Amino acid sequence: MEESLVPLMENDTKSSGTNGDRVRIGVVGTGNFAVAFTKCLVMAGYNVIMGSRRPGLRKSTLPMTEECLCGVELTTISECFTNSDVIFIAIHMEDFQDTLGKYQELTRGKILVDVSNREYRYAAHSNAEYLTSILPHAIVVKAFNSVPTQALEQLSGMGREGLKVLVASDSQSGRTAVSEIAKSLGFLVIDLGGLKSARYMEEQVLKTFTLWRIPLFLTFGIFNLWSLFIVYLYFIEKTAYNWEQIFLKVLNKPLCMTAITVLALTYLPGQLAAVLQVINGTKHKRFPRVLDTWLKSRKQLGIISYALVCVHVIASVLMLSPTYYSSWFHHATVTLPANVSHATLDAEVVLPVTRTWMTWKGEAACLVGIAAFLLMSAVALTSIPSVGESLNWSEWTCVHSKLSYFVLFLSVAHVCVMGGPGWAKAGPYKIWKSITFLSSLLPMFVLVLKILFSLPPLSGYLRKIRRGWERDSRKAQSSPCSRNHDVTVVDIEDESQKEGSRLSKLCGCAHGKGSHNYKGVKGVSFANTNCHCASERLQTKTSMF
Ligand SMILES: NC(=O)C1=CN([C@@H]2O[C@H](COP(=O)(O)OP(=O)(O)OC[C@H]3O[C@@H](n4cnc5c(N)ncnc54)[C@H](OP(=O)(O)O)[C@@H]3O)[C@@H](O)[C@H]2O)C=CC1
Ligand SMILES: [Fe+3]
Repeated sequence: MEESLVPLMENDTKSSGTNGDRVRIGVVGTGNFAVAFTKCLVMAGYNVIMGSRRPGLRKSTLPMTEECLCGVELTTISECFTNSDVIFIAIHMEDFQDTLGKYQELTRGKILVDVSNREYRYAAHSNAEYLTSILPHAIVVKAFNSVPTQALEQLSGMGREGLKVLVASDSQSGRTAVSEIAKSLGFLVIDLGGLKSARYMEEQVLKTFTLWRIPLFLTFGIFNLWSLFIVYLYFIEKTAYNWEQIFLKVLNKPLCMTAITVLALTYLPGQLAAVLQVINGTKHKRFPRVLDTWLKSRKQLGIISYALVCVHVIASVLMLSPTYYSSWFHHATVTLPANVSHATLDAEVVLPVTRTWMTWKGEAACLVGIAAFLLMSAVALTSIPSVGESLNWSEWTCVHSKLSYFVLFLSVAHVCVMGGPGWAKAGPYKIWKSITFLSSLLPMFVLVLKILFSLPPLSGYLRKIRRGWERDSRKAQSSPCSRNHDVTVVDIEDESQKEGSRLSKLCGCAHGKGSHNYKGVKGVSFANTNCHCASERLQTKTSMF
């Protein structure tokens, strides 16, 4: 039998700032998630009741001294169900049947929020659907399963900025009630519609670094290819370096070549998308799968490139001396007195120390490199949600569309200043062995495409297409927005709150304005998205990070 209701602080159940207007919230379970979540709710002014199998025992083990739990009632699970409107089930899925199976009647009409995750990736049904089968009269909502306890422990709510809570339920009123609670705790809510979406929500939590895998493997591959080329060139063909220099001087070369190649690959898919849109004469045709994945990986590629650039900058600064960068410095000449003979030299001669300064090439390469690094840091900084939020839409577009291409331009300029003077001397055959020339080819190609699409008439034509115009007008009539209805929820996962607000401002679908279902800054609903806007964003926005 369950023990009776035990207030955590017997004589102080009203002093916690409880709010009579708000729904009474129950939390079943007294584990890590339950405690952190309860504290969060109390801080937001909710009246909370915790339900435990053994409330008497838990009273002595819970951190009662922590003021955030003052006034929280610790009671039996049945009391918790009876006295609450919305109940969060913070127990493991494996215990659902044993612990909750007997409360079918008590939970009739109650909103139960399933926060659980599972350990295995593939399952025929979600935990939330399983809970529905155990408690069929309850309104089951899936939410908060992707929120780690650490985020909940940020009691001020500051650390939760931009954190998303996905919500799914077959009941609209259930989704609304839980969404309101999540918003009041400072989360961005994304409404995923019916309870079937819980399968996706539970799967997503189990995926680790999925968005990073392809960009990381790609970078690794590129780095290896450049490294092999460098080893062949400087150790086999030329024997220009000593093996002792492999860790800094030699490694710095493929590092910098990989950084600029990955930076170019960050922008290339945006330009390829533009090429396809111009060829197709419409933006409503889906891109090939590879390009779609590539577009979604731009942020990761940008961050990887920035990380490589940081390492390159540190390594270069460490080696910045005439010994390592001989072509960046004027040669020092030491004139020996005429009376110094070989015999004297063999004995002992103290040579005067001669100072030398940088050549124009060294100074220019440093200046352009510093500018590129600083601006790239600025672009990277705006990818942090809290910084990005401080920019309005046009500022954000300026940084991620114009400034980031300028960074690519400066990076190419940095390489050209270093290698350019040698290219002319190298001739048509040897130039293909110049690492500066080879590594600037792809970035140059991307810049040429960018310039082409920025010049009229191509820029005007592309803008028209991106605003919904179609070359084949018959196609336009027979292609309502629904052609792109398969906007995947995967798309949502790596987008920040900024994206939500941006999408709501962006929606300019030529043939379906009324059907947009973006709910503004604090809540974005993709449940009934009848618009191509998400794919439009992928196709047109070239956000680097
Ligand atoms: N920890 C995290 O960061 C996150 C956890 N979650 C989910 O929240 C749920 C709770 O996680 P967490 O708090 O970490 O887990 P814990 O193991 O810390 O707590 C589980 C709680 O379940 C209760 N319980 C009810 N029935 C049983 C039973 N038969 N056997 C054992 N315990 C039972 C216990 O409370 P009592 O003994 O008082 O009844 C216990 O405190 C899980 O489903 C998890 O997937 C979701 C997101 C993040
Ligand atoms: Fe450099």
